[in-house]
Amino acid sequence: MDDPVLLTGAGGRVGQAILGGIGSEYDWRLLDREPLAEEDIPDGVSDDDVVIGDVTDEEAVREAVDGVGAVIHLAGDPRPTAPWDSVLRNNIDGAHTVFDAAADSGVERVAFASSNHAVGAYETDERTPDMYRADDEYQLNGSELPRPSNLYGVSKASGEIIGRFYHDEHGISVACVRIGNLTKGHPPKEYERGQAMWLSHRDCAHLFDRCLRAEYGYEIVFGISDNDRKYYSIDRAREVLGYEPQDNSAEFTFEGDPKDGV
Ligand SMILES: NC(=O)C1=CN([C@@H]2O[C@H](COP(=O)(O)OP(=O)(O)OC[C@H]3O[C@@H](n4cnc5c(N)ncnc54)[C@H](O)[C@@H]3O)[C@@H](O)[C@H]2O)C=CC1
Ligand SMILES: O=C1O[C@H](COP(=O)(O)O)[C@@H](O)[C@H](O)[C@H]1O
Repeated sequence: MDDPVLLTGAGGRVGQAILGGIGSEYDWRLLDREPLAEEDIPDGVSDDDVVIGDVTDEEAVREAVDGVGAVIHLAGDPRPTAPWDSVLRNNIDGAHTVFDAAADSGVERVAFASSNHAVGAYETDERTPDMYRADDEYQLNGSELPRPSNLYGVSKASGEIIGRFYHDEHGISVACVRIGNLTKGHPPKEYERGQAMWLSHRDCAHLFDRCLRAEYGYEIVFGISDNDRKYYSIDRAREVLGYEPQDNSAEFTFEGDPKDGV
């Protein structure tokens, strides 16, 4: 990818995990509605390439996508408890605004931060907590219909569908990454569900790097590390994107400490 890459939501947790891993490998344009701290901006990114703006502001987004070859769209309300007015504006309208501007500006590819909560309601009372455990084989692979666990999940499934439309209608390559649970340094502590869907910082950066480099049309993949117990398959991400995760929550205790000798 020789052209600049627009990263929305650059100041957040996922944005910083990506920039922490591959910040020196691309010409970035960074967008966030909050000012970015100096230490959150990779060396070499000029002030002109740091846009303080809202993803629902059509004019700001059109300016931000102008001249970029790819977009990683993260900005939005990440709270599983977020109310409808917030996810409607920040997540659904925001995704539409970004995809629409990308199409008009000839952007080749968009990687979209979807979520485990787009399919969270597969975790039924009958299946849980067994499905979080090593001796259970239940797995989702990304081809299943959305089954959101909350309104936030509805907004993420909507983003995936908006991406589908912009792929079919405008030919943009779209990768929807259903991110699991990103935590730095160790899996979520004392949380079985979170440990099965842990995404380490380095695997997160590598996965989005693959979204910027691989050839694909429209994809939905799961963004988790290579955890021993996973109820999300990462086969599709491996096959299509060349994702090769290095981390595994089984190398940590339930309390989140590295196991001896690992
Ligand atoms: N952190 C995680 O484990 C997961 C995150 N995700 C998704 O990844 C994306 C990023 O999440 P995080 O980094 O964890 O959240 P975060 O809250 O740490 O970062 C989000 C960033 O987006 C910005 N933002 C929010 N609304 C905006 C708007 N309307 N216009 C411009 N900027 C806006 C915020 O200022 C913030 O810097 C979200 O879309 C979230 O739904 C999905 C699954 C798991
Ligand atoms: O989509 C998201 O999912 C993760 C994991 O969900 P949780 O309900 O197990 O905490 C969440 O931490 C993150 O904030 C959210 O954006």
